[in-house]
Amino acid sequence: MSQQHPVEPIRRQITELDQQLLSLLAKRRALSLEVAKSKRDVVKPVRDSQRESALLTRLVQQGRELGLDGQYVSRLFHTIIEDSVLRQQAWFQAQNNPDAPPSTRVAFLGAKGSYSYLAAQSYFERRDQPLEELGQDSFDAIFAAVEQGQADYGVLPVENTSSGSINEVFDLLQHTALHIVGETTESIPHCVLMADGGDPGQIKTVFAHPQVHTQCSRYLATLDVEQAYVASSAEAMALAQTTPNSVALGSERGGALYGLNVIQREIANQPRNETRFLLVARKPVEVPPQVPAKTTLLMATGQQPGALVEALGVLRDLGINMTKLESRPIHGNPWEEMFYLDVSANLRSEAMQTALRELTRLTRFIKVLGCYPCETVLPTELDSQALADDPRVPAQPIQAEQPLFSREHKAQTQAIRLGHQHLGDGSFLTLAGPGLANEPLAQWGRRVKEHGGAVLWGGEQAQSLTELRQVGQQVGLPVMASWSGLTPLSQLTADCDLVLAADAVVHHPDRLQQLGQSQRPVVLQRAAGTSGEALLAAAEQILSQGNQQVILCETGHCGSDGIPRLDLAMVAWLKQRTHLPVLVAPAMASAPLLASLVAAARGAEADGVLLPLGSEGLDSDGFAQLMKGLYC
Ligand SMILES: C=C(O[C@@H]1C=C(C(=O)O)C=C[C@H]1O)C(=O)O
Repeated sequence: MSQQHPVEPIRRQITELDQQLLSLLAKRRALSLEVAKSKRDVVKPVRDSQRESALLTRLVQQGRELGLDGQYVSRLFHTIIEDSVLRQQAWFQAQNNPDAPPSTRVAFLGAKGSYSYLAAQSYFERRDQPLEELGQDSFDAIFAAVEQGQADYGVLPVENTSSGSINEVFDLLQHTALHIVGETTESIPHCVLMADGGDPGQIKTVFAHPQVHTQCSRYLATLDVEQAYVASSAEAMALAQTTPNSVALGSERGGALYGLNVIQREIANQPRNETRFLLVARKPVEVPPQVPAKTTLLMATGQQPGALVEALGVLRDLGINMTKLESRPIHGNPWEEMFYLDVSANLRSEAMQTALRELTRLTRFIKVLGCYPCETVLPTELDSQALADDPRVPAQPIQAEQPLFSREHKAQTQAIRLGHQHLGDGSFLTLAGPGLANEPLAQWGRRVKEHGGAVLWGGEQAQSLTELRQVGQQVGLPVMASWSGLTPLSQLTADCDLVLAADAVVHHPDRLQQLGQSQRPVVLQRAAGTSGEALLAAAEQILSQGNQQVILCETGHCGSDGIPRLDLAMVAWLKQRTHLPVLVAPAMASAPLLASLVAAARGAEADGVLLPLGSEGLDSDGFAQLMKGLYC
């Protein structure tokens, strides 16, 4: 009997684990659809970046504890989350368009295995719709098949990250009565594919679609072989299967359908080679408010100078973001141009309706080609600190000629990202909340957000940290909790975006070291009794451990006469000495006096203010007024 190779039992274990991973992924996918259903009555986008960011941060940390590196974990989960978001969007879209074509006859370029075929597969797989494949031999034929009712959808490539726009498709869109109903962006990993038994040293012909040739031009320039242009990647693969000493350029997935093997990978000029495809149909679709929408417009402006700028100014004034602008000649009118615009807006939105009214006034021709769900899911960014190497390995303290906090070390004020805003970039931010006071967090969270605050501030008690995170996610604000050193720091950083280190921490080297090794921005408070030099020395300890996100906070106090004191000279001195952003936390005072103190802090070039709210701070009217004075 032949002996079992020692690799076999190990491989069996791997196979079993892979099986478990797959069933867990399927379970996760089903749950994500349940989440979508629970969002049905909430008119908020499906995508929740705060939740994703908290999730990824935690996974990266937990992964590290298991020996997995941060980049690996975040890449893996981006793929999982992308699938989850796109499936949720597809579910909403189907709910909103119950009379979409029941069958899915799809016209695309080429045959099975072409990139358009693979794009159609991913698009309809997300919708659990089986495909009836209608491969066509030209873009014209795709339009005709859908217009004449032989197909329900057409799949059309419109732009590629290496070769740019596909003009022929834009020109056909000018004359069609079809509507754009969807988009999908697919990664196009070009490979060299060869039939079984072929000799890579004997290649005489390379078959490829002209677009693929363009996208791989640098690699092709290194080969001394005949380059044959064919109508689609599928045709290239079919030819490579039957022509001796030939190869095709195409995807590994497509090649597998033709029994071709990969002999070279990653041959595209651009490492991120992606193509955006549009889906066209006879009837337009509605995009529900939970799904991010794109609208594509076709327009011709007048010939007078500035006509296009004037038209685009309409979008700017209405805060509508344009993601693409393409111009194409108008056939029959030499030197006149038709413009294609993609904007991130739902056609039904008030802003878009106003824009259309304005644009009809300013253009010679305007047509909505379609409004459809945006299916680009950019990865949620974790800051580099969160992805940095294993924080458990004690870092070598960083040494520099000048103190790390000093302006000699770094002239520009350090900008620190807090959600969508930056502290230290010249703006004046408000961090506010009930802090340690026992107050209804959700209500205060909404008020802080509504009045333009940058961060919600809550307590340290373990039971409220989860609530603080949840409220932050609901209202869309980063959250900060006070830390005196009693709660383990990791417990706090698992839920909070920032740590507010109480003045006492300044005098505890071990706590400063922990803050230095954490990857969260730290607000370091100075109260009376701690000198400015001691505060800077404490900041230096945090910085030298690797955490460059240190914010100083000058804290006021109430004098024995009941009058609040605030050391603005200290603020000015700190601003001169250090590039670290400086906050001011005035002691509690009546609302009008507090407003004057905040104005004075701003005058002293502080970067922001920390305000207590609720029973130990401002009431909601006082806060509203103060914020109005600051930002309106
Ligand atoms: C599943 C959700 O929807 C989206 C998908 C997420 C995921 O797959 O983990 C996370 C946040 C949302 O962007 C959710 O809101 O929890």
